[in-house]
Amino acid sequence: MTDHGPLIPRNRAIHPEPYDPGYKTSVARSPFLPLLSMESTPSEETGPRFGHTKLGALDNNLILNWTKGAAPAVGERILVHGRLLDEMNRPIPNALIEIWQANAGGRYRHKKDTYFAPLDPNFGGCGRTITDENGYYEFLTIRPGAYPWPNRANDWRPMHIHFSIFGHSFGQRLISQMYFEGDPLINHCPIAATIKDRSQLDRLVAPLDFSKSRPLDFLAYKFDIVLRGRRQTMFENKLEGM
Ligand SMILES: O=C(O)c1ccc(O)c(O)c1
Repeated sequence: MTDHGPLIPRNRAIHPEPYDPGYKTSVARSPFLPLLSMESTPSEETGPRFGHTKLGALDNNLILNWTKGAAPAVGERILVHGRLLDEMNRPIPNALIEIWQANAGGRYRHKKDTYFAPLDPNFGGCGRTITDENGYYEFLTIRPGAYPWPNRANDWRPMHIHFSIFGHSFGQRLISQMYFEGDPLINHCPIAATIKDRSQLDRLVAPLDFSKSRPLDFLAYKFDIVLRGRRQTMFENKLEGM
């Protein structure tokens, strides 16, 4: 087994607080009592391990995976790519990255999403991949639409993609959201605003990356993710992935 050194626990002092009254559903969801910290055991520090054999060829292609290649999703074609790194800037290979997102009109394929935007019959909205030996990952997808949500009178979510990552182990789980460079809604979003340090929020905003865009096909956005350490990627303000 590769020795990754001691597991650095999530530093709760710098991640967004679970309780943030500007984000209304966080109020009922956040704990009333201080959290208890427990020592991790080998089961949190050594697994789970994922093999490439479980993945289908289209699992990281959200444009085609819902129809198994039969018909493409509607929307602006984009590549989202980057590297998964640890606190020493070392690549993290063989890590499972899962994403989920709204369609081009800003609607999720979920029974609770009743927004006016139509469902796209050719778009499911979920994908997964495993990082390669350089910690690299990529997803081909469509740009998700912004959408309104019931919070304050007229709140809109910026375009975003949800990310879940298992690093070397359960103890390095990260759940967060990626935003897009230049989206003016980021500065109005109460969920983005739960991250109080602007430079930390900026790390969730993927820059446009022409070096990876393919002419006459797709634009690319680069999103590097750091698990733990000073430059760690922020969690979203939830309790998942303790
Ligand atoms: O927790 C929520 O209420 C909530 C609402 C809208 C979102 O886009 C989201 O990611 C979470």
